[in-house]
Formats: sequence, C-alpha cells, structure tokens
Amino acid sequence: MGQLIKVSKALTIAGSDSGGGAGIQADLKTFQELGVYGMSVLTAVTAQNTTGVQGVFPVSIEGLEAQLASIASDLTPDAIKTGMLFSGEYIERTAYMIRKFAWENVVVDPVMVAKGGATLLGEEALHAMKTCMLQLAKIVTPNIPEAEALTGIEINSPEAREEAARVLFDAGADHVVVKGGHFGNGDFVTDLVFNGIEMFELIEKRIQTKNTHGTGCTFSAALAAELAYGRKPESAIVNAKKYIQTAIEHGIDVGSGHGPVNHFAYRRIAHEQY
Ligand SMILES: Nc1ncnc2c1ncn2[C@@H]1O[C@H](COP(=O)(O)OP(=O)(O)O)[C@@H](O)[C@H]1O
Ligand SMILES: Cc1ncc(COP(=O)(O)O)c(N)n1
Repeated sequence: MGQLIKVSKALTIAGSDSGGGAGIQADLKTFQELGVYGMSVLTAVTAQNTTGVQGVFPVSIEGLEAQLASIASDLTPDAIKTGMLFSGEYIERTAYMIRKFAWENVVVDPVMVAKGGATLLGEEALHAMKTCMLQLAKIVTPNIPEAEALTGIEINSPEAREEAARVLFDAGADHVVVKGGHFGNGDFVTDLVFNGIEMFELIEKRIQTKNTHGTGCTFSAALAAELAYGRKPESAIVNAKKYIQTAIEHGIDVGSGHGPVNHFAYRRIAHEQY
C-alpha cells in the first residue's frame, strides 16, 4: 500500500445551490481547486439557478447538529467557513457547536440576500449573527448591504465603510473584509480590510460582467482554504482575492441569468492552460 498523503481539511457550513454557482457547491469547488480536502454541512437546500431562487427548504435542526457531530467525531477541520445559515436558531446552534468542538480558523460570510434579491436569512437572525457568530470569526466578509444591516451604518462614503469595519471589529471579529462588489461602479473594485491596527484596501480591476453569482461564497471559501493551509489572515486575504479576481475575469457561459464564476481559472492559469 502506498503511503497516505497528509492534506489540509476545510469545512463549509452553508446552503446548497442546485445551480452549482453559489453556496456549498461553490465552496467545495473552490476547496478542491485550491488543493484542500472539502467537507460540507448543509443548513438548507435551495432550488436555485442563474435566474434566481425558486425555493428554500431548510434541513432540520437535528439534521444540522448530526452533521456537525459526525464531522467532529472523525474529521477535525483546519478551517471553516459559514455561509447561508438560514435563521437565528440555526446560527445559535452552529455557533454553540463550533465553540464546543473548539474549531478554529472560522471565516464568517454573513450571507443574507441572494444577488437576485431573495432573502436567505430572516431579519430576526441579525441579532444572533451579531451576538454569536462575529465573536467566532477570524475573518468576517460582509458585502456592503450586509455590513449596513450588521452595523446600522449607511455606507455611502469610504469613511462610512471604515466606520462599519471598526464596529464589526469591536463586535468581536479578528479581521474584517468589507467587500466592494456593491460599492460604486467605477473601473476598480476595492475591498476594505481592517485587523484592529491597520486599515487597507485591496484594489482590483472591476470586470464588466453580469456573471457574479457566487462571488462572495467563492471568496470566503478561498479564505478558508488559505487558513486551512496555515496561512496568516493577511496573506489568506491577498491570495483569496487573486482567486476570485481570476474566476470573475475568465467568465464561463452557463445559464441565462447571473452566471457563476469560473472556479477552474486559477489552476488553469497556473498550468498555462488559458
Ligand atoms: N465586477 C467585479 N469585478 C471584480 N471583482 C468583483 C466584481 N464584483 C465583485 N467582485 C469581488 O468579488 C468578491 C465578492 O464581492 P461582493 O460581490 O461584494 O460580495 P457578495 O457576493 O457577497 O455580494 C469581492 O472580493 C469583490 O471585490
Ligand atoms: C445557497 C446560497 N448561498 C449563498 C448565496 C449567495 O451568493 P453570492 O455569493 O452571490 O452572494 C446563494 N445565492 N445561495
């Protein structure tokens, strides 16, 4: 028998997107592309494609807890990302179990609304997100509407975005990335990073495309993969940003609505296949 190879393991706790562009599917594709062993705990199944969300069907709380317990008893993750957590109760249970198992390197993507406007997290869940999840986050990755909902700050200027980042840090997150996909529509897209000491921006060329389904999921999954490897949050953020930029830039033709990003692009470029 050959010798077994050691691999880093990453876990996503999120919803399923039947269309394969966001949620669990985006996360597992990203983990695979970045060379980490991917595991998944489903919170809900969505009937979804590139045109929108046609239905949301939660897994029972018992089912959620059983999946988490199965992983804990056999497969300690080196990093975790949370995505669509469905409701306040699901957030509380998930946070409780992450603490109980002492899982570290948690990336919290506070998914609230799908790009088409469908609600993926109830309003009542905001409190649980603020009081249970933010404290667990090595990195929290809100987009602009999510940062506004979590902080109550209307983000209409760079200063307001910085203020929101501070509030999220003070609420307990170790590192805050306020993503810039929804911030202006100029030639550049800027994500703001705050680690409690430094505030800096990651600036990239804005790609003119409607195919941005799953960008947030993919970015946070790439962060978890990078943390699973043992990278420091700052390097993880820079590397994950390269992964998502490449995936958006080399768009693929899938579906008639807001298409998914290209999860293969980063690896193909590394092997000079594009
Ligand atoms: N058109 C675009 N061109 C380049 N990068 C983008 C574009 N849209 C989003 N991004 C990047 O994708 C990531 C996800 O951002 P965003 O779309 O704001 O999040 P979400 O998917 O959670 O709404 C961020 O790093 C952001 O800068
Ligand atoms: C199951 C599920 N989870 C998350 C998203 C958000 O996707 P995005 O990354 O585009 O914000 C989604 N549309 N569906």
